[in-house]
Amino acid sequence: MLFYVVLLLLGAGAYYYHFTANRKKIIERLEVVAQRRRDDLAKNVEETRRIADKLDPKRRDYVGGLDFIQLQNELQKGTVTCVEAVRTYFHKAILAHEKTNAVTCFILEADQQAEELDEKAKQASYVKPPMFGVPLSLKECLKVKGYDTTRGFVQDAYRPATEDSIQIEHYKKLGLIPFCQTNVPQSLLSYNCSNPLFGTTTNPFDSTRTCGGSSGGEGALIGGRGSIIGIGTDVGGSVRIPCHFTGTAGIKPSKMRFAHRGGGASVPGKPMIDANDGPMAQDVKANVEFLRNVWGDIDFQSDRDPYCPPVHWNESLYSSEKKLRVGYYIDDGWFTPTPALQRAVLESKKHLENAGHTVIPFYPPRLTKVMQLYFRAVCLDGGQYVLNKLLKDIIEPTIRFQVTLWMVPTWVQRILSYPVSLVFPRMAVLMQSLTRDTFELREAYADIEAYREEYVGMMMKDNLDVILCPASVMPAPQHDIPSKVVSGVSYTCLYNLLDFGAGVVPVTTVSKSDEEKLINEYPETDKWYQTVKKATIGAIGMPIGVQVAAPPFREEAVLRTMREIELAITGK
Ligand SMILES: CCCCCCCC/C=C\CCCCCCCC(=O)NCC(=O)O
Repeated sequence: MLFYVVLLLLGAGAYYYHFTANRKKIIERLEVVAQRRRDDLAKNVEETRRIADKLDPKRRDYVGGLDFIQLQNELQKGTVTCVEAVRTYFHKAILAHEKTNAVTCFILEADQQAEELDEKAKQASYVKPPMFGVPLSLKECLKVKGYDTTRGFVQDAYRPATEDSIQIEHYKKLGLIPFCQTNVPQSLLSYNCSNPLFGTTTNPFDSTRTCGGSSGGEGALIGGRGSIIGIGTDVGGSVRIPCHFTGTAGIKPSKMRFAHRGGGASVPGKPMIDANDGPMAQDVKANVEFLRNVWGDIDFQSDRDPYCPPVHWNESLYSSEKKLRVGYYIDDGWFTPTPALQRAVLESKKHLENAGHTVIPFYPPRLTKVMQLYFRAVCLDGGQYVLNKLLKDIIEPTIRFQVTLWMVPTWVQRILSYPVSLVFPRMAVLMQSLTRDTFELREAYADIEAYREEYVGMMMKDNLDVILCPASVMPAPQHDIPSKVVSGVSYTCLYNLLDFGAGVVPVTTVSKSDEEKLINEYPETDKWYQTVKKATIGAIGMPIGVQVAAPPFREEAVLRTMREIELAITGK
């Protein structure tokens, strides 16, 4: 017996030695690659600065002061040139990047593309496309020919995409000029924004706090006024959470409203958790104008990807005079949001009521079950795909906690969940979420289908057009918090599980009285609540958004609601 125990220990020791020695070698090699990539970025920024500086600063200030619609109009009229627009945003993006580390690469050909468009515009026969010359920033994982899509994995540096995805091709056809790529968290499965290749992107309002993720670089850049419009991706909140954290507006459409051919994903092959790309901008107006033009011309995408139905922009749904029926909630029953987030929903409710809409309480059913289904279906292989990639890479310290959870075998998590449930029931829910076998996974898929039916059934019973709710559980926390509170995505991941269109509009900022309420009234019943409370102390002044959601193909109703809230708040 002793012999076998010794043999087992020696075997385990040898395996561990081999594993750590091998990882040490991998990490040493990757550190060289990462350093080279950062050096290249520094040169790329300098080259961009050289191009940006060719534009007269007075002209730059003028162009940089225009909002999306004004810039679009001036480019159409020819009173601003494409070169002026690109050089202005090269300059503004460098400033935002210096503050937040948002950019992973400037697309230098943007300047050339702008010159070519300006040349074309001189021909009398040339018809300008609707977004002629508008500079567009892109989340790093989107496929642009000749550029990396590393998703924060050092192992994927210097492996440029060989083609533009259909969506990028379409944006170029509509006249947009992709001018930079922006940072992401390693793996994209996190709502912070840090990786071992490009480092940490910070919040433009407070560098000790995250800009959110995974489209965090977009949030930091747009919130820091370095881009006028950008594209993110969202499988659990990655467009909406950065918008909420950085005071920007964006929407994740339901999955089928864009073509996905030639695109990428954080974890390919997770059929019941629907992801989509979505615009992010400084205001809702820009999102509307962008989608009106993209969906107005959606045949371009449908013709190239038969899985994208040719569903056009529905102007009558957006511009309808018919008053809306809105269901709202301030607490999903899984994770109570901090006071500022609840106040933002109640203020938005008032704005909508003042505009004549009917706003009634709505209670999303069984969120505890939803969280289990979401984590089971998003990590449908128990996290193995991502873990395999991570183990071949330098692991980002700010997501280490989350990675450790993936490393514990599912059966161990299940056993441990029973004692844990006695002291930390919500954690136990998560520990029972990763799938044990395909039987359980099939059951989860069936449950998601049933939940979708139940949810839309509830909305139909109350004749609801849209849902109004918090965008998250807290304002932007410190960089390491998202990995420690993965369960905090309940407000956004629900709408991926349902495949609804869902957007976030900025509404307010954290006030002193929100902080007092937080200190005196916010729950401390478990570790997650304690962490959120601690992270939110000191967040006075940080932006707060609200979320609006509606069933698939009703994104125009979402945008209408968001726009009405924006109009009531900003008056413009
Ligand atoms: C013992 C607990 C086991 C559960 C471990 C869970 C580990 C975390 C897994 C997933 C986290 C999901 C967070 C989602 C954040 C937003 C991600 C997103 O939208 N990404 C965009 C994209 O993938 O394109």
